[in-house]
Amino acid sequence: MQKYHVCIIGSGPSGERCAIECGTNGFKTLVVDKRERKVGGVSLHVGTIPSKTLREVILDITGFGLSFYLQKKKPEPKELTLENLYKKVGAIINCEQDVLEARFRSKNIDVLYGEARFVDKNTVEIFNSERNTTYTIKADKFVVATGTEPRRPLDVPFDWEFVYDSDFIFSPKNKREKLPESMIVVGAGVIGMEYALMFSALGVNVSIVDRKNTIFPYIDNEINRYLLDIMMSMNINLYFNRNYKEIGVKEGKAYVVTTKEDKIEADCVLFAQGRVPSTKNLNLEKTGVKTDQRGYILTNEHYQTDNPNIFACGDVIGYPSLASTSYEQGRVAARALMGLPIHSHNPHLFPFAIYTIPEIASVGKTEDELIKENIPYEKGIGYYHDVSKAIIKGRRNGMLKILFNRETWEILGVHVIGDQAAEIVHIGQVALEMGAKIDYFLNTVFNYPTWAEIYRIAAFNGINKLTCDLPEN
Ligand SMILES: Cc1cc2nc3c(=O)[nH]c(=O)nc-3n(C[C@H](O)[C@H](O)[C@H](O)COP(=O)(O)OP(=O)(O)OC[C@H]3O[C@@H](n4cnc5c(N)ncnc54)[C@H](O)[C@@H]3O)c2cc1C
Ligand SMILES: NC(=O)c1ccc[n+]([C@@H]2O[C@H](COP(=O)([O-])OP(=O)(O)OC[C@H]3O[C@@H](n4cnc5c(N)ncnc54)[C@H](O)[C@@H]3O)[C@@H](O)[C@H]2O)c1
Repeated sequence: MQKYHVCIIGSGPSGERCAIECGTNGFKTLVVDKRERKVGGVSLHVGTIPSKTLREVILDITGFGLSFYLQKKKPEPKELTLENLYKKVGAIINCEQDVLEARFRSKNIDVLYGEARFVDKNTVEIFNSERNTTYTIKADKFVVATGTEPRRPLDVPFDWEFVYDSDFIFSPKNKREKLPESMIVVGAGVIGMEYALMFSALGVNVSIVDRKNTIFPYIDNEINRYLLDIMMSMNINLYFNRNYKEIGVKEGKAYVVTTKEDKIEADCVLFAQGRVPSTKNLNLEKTGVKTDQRGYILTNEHYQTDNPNIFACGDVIGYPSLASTSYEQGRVAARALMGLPIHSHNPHLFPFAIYTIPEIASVGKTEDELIKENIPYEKGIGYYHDVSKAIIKGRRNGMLKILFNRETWEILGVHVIGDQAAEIVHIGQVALEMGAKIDYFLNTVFNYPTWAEIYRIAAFNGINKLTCDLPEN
């Protein structure tokens, strides 16, 4: 039996960052993952990295969204095969996997493959099915970083040929050989929408079914409307305000019957109605670790559970369930368990990026929140078609909106849709963190031509709407 200072279950972003922090500080660290001989978690193998790589490849091959004079020629059929797409995505995953393994080696972090479950508060058993071997490990501290898995209701006939979830849409287990010509996406959350737009950009006829009546309820209304207009121009069929009643396969076609009795037929269905925490086989009941009703682990602000020697971080603790925030949670958990000081900038202020086509990014308050909180605000809007960089790049679809306090001029929120939105939003994030006022963007020199110019355009637009001068302080 081996003994470690810390055993981390799960090697996704939170487990990885936690392990590196522990290894760097000389802790004898073990990382366990049940994915066959693969570190990196959902994020690297079926989530963030494959989906974002695929998106880049699609944009690259098709030139989708480029102005007409830059539009690439219609892709050759040989470029647009599933095999070709897998190959390109697979190469990136392998490259990232190598980087991660080297990082672990450099910090003397051990890795063990197999499914972990607690035997008691200080011991886990790890079952490796390939070798049919069980390892027993003791550690002073444990970190549960097991993430989530797709929600798979029993009435959905997943077969990985006609009916998929996001884990299998781009995996070698996908039994389909040819790209589909049509697809129904059930669930218009982040995953459903990102894939819907990618497939639509590939020329697939996409239909989307969701119980909501808006795309992203937590994203600024105007940004949602902008995306909706683009989706209309792409001929995406929206079936909102309804759920699925039946999903099935008949005569070589998949179909969905909705609760409003629409009958939609397509080559395949992507089911994306959320994910569930990977906690059910961990034997948490033997540890004193508490979960909420849905199985998400409950922790304090340093990611310590009800058992002081067991920490939990990443998607397994629920909102916000992002790779970006999971990395930071892993770092904080590691420092907390080692008893080291924790320095964090405003942990509640983090950006969102949704990689639809075009992408959306957001930081700070939305208009709806400001109205609810009775904060007097004004908005400044800049459009990509007025920005030299966007014109040069041929990416003229997009807008940036700055919300600021009408009385103090303090910046309150930044919302962007368009090419590079996920990067552009970071300028607004820094301004928000530093308590900057809207006139900062008028009185500061940025490089030209760059995407940053849009902040100046939006700031002018906002300030021109005001009748009063900048307050004294
Ligand atoms: C399709 C998709 C796209 C996404 N895109 C983005 C994006 O663009 N940006 C972003 O910020 N986030 C994105 N996310 C979310 C992001 O992937 C997650 O927030 C992130 O992966 C969570 O990291 P984690 O540390 O919780 O571990 P995860 O990445 O969830 O990994 C957990 C690991 O634990 C292992 N495990 C589970 N149970 C056990 C056990 N009992 N024993 C051993 N090992 C176990 C699993 O095999 C897995 O490898 C996306 C997610 C998906 C599904
Ligand atoms: N760019 C990114 O940061 C990114 C990209 C992809 C995924 N993710 C993360 O992955 C997680 C999972 O994404 P997701 O899209 O699967 O989940 P989600 O919660 O974003 O969306 C699920 C969708 O399914 C619908 N739904 C859920 N349960 C339902 C039910 N019982 N009946 C009818 N409709 C139902 C919801 O209305 C929602 O539209 C998210 O938390 C997200 O943070 C992030």
